[in-house]
Amino acid sequence: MHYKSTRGQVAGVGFIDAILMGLADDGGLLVPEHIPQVSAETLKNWQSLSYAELATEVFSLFVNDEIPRSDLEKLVQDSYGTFRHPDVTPVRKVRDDLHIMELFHGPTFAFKDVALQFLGNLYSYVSRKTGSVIHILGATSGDTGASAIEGVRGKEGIRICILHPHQKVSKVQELQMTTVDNENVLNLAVNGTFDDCQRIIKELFADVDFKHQYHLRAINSINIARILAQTVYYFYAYLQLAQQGMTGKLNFSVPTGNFGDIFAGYLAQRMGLPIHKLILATNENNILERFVNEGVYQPGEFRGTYSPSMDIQVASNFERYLFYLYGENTAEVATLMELLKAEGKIVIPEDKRTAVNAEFAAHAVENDECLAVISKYYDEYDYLLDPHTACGVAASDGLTSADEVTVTLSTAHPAKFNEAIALCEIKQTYPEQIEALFSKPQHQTIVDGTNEAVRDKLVQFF
Ligand SMILES: N[C@@H](CCOP(=O)(O)O)C(=O)O
Repeated sequence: MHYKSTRGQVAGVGFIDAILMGLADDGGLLVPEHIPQVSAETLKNWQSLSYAELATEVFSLFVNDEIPRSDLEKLVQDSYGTFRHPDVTPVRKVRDDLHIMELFHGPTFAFKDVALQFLGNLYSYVSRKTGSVIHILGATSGDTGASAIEGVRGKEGIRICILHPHQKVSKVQELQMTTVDNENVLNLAVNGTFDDCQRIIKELFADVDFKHQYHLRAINSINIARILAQTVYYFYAYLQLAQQGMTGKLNFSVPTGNFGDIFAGYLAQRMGLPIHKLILATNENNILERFVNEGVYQPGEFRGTYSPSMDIQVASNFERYLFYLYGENTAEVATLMELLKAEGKIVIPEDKRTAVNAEFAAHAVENDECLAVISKYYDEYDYLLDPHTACGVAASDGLTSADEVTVTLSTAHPAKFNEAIALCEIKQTYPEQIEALFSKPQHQTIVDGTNEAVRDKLVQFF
């Protein structure tokens, strides 16, 4: 399998080089040169596989022979052996029409671990095999950072710098990142929003000389490895339900800010997974919901919400979706991205809106609704939702029709977001790993939200 850029100036890139490249060198995002197809028969054969076995099958469609099968199996075993649940991403039935896929059983209690445990091990493997220098640069609104750091802390040959918006992540998210004391980790707390952090790293990656000189590698969902790893749990959820005899229309409801998690579902669907509807849930930072419901992609005002990981205005992976929406026409994608830069918005024509609405439904959840859903599910179903999952459940409740079943992705453990849980007057007990964070010293450097300020710190660190 080879990879090419959504903007058309990069093509024929192998799997390992695609991982190392992260952001495509023409500023676009890498996508597979063709989407591998999974037949109904293959799906049937996959039904009895464990999570790790399934992940190996899915990855092997994208890796080809660049990584020998036995090495791939070991990478996968090592990555998912760190999860606290034997099913890795168990699916729990809450009601006949609602299942919750718990993606938070990894080391940092968020769905990011599913891809970043694997990517951390993959980077180590590539560094050992090819001698490539791995200097990771990432931006986080809270979850990616902790998970990426956990995936590579203390690993030889790897250094990692993560930017997070100062005081705009939850207390536990901040502690998970900043209490790590390995010398290969640097936390920069940026005065600004997540969008500033993401803009800065994208500018630095787009400066190809700087990127090559300092061997910058990506862990955000601009890296295609993130998307590929996240497709696996869509297959796994479907297969678990199919094994229980479910045959009807199956939706997935996905709380999303950067469009990475839901894009992984979209890719799984294009590979042949019978997904009826992808339900997109945002918080009050609703650029993606407005795109689906109004056909206009235009960043709005930043809103602080109870689900800070989704406090995002500019969704990184949106460009990958545009690529498919415009029939893989790279020239049109490049023009649209230029338009976004020049005019601050993209408006899609009627026929494209129809196509979007055939694939996605969307709901934006306001702060009060988020808290109300947490309280309702705690009282009525004895299930404590984190505020991001609550957005997914709110969207699923509003957009699941009578003859459908929806799997809502639970992206994080509620202990990471006690600020919201406490407002619902619910007292939760922290898992011991989280409780332990409160007594550890923190290490972080506060910087201005400018490219230059961050560049200076990187030059000293890498
Ligand atoms: N919600 C994310 C933001 C970064 O998204 P990514 O999927 O591109 O890593 C976070 O928690 O950091």
